[in-house]
Amino acid sequence: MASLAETEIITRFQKYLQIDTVQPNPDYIAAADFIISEAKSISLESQSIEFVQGKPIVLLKWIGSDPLLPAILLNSHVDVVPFEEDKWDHPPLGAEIDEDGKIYARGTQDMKSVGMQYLEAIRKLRASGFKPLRSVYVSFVPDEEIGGIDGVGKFVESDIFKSLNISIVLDEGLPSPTESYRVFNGERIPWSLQIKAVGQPGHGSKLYDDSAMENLTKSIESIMRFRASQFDQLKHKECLKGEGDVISVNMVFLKAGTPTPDDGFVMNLQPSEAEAGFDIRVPPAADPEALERRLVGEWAPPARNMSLKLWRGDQELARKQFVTATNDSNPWWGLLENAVKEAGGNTSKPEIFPASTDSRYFRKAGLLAIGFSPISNTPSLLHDHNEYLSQSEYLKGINMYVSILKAYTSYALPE
Ligand SMILES: CSCC[C@H](NC=O)C(=O)O
Ligand SMILES: [Zn+2]
Ligand SMILES: [Zn+2]
Repeated sequence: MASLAETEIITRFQKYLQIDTVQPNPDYIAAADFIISEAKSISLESQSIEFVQGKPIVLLKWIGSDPLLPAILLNSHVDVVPFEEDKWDHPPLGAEIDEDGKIYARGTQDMKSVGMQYLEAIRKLRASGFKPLRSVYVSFVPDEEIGGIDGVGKFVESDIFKSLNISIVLDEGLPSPTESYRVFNGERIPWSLQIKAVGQPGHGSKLYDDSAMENLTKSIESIMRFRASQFDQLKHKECLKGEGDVISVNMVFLKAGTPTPDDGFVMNLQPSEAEAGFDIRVPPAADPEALERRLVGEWAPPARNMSLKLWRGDQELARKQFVTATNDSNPWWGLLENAVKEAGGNTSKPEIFPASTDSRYFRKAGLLAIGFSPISNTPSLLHDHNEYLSQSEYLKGINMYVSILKAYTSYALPE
């Protein structure tokens, strides 16, 4: 039987999940109102900062007894990705709980859980009379799922942010299917590539060189060979590489052909244009310039009548990647591992996050950032159907943050 306090904790989580913060039209105002009222209920000071109108960053403050010591930032994004409602067994904004105690909703893993767990941990610590030495800031940010440019991208550049004197940031990680929590000290940078081939149109029966379809197909074959080589390294675990240590390339759209009014295609006409799109993720250890040369030389060579469009978001991050140290030079790493242990959990070896998070902006700004979502024994369902988190895992995660916050806010030595 859940205690009354536990029921209330779960109800608060459900309320946050039920707020429609789905991209591309997240209700950031409703979410900010909710977060600010939660903050009030635990006597935390709050501030809503709009670098871009309608996209507030909600910043909560728990000031420590030695405010001169560098502070701790607990970051989470408020937006969630869209869903195909008819493919779900429970309404994606319903936060329904099944007979096994699993809470179903978009954001249960990515990452409304983490945002609320930070607050619940602070609520518990305050109720127990705990006083932090270092200050703790909690940020609820917009637009992570669409690149973070109007969110953390602007936040880290601001004077407000610089005045906070933050030394360590905790941000999202990934669920672990095993008992050990996953921890991340870097991430891959997203590249979006579109390639286009042009060629002479012609009769569907004719064999000729240099058609748009032939030119595009040659590129796709080359890209797929590269993909296979990266995937092989991952499968054979050479040098114990994890999924974030190789370059991923996945074709995400194909566009070609001459349409007919009934949604079909003209079958006896070879088209004059053909396009394909790829999601590429580049790990910190990869050489971006070598990959650029490959794009132009092999994947979209002008000599084969190909052109390309490449989107990489932040230009500096596209060229240089930042990784957080996990050795003794970073005291926060060991403190986190120990705090998790003290709360009855354990962490696995540091990994490179295979997708992208706001941590890349914090790392670029020179801060240490650790990716950690306290979710173990759970399949990773980020961006998937039927995303869920069990009540017990959620409650356990709060205790992890209680332990981490105790250790972090009491750490007295200057870094
Ligand atoms: C273009 S940045 C996209 C950020 C997104 N983040 C998490 O899923 C991702 O696709 O990794
Ligand atoms: Zn996320
Ligand atoms: Zn996501």
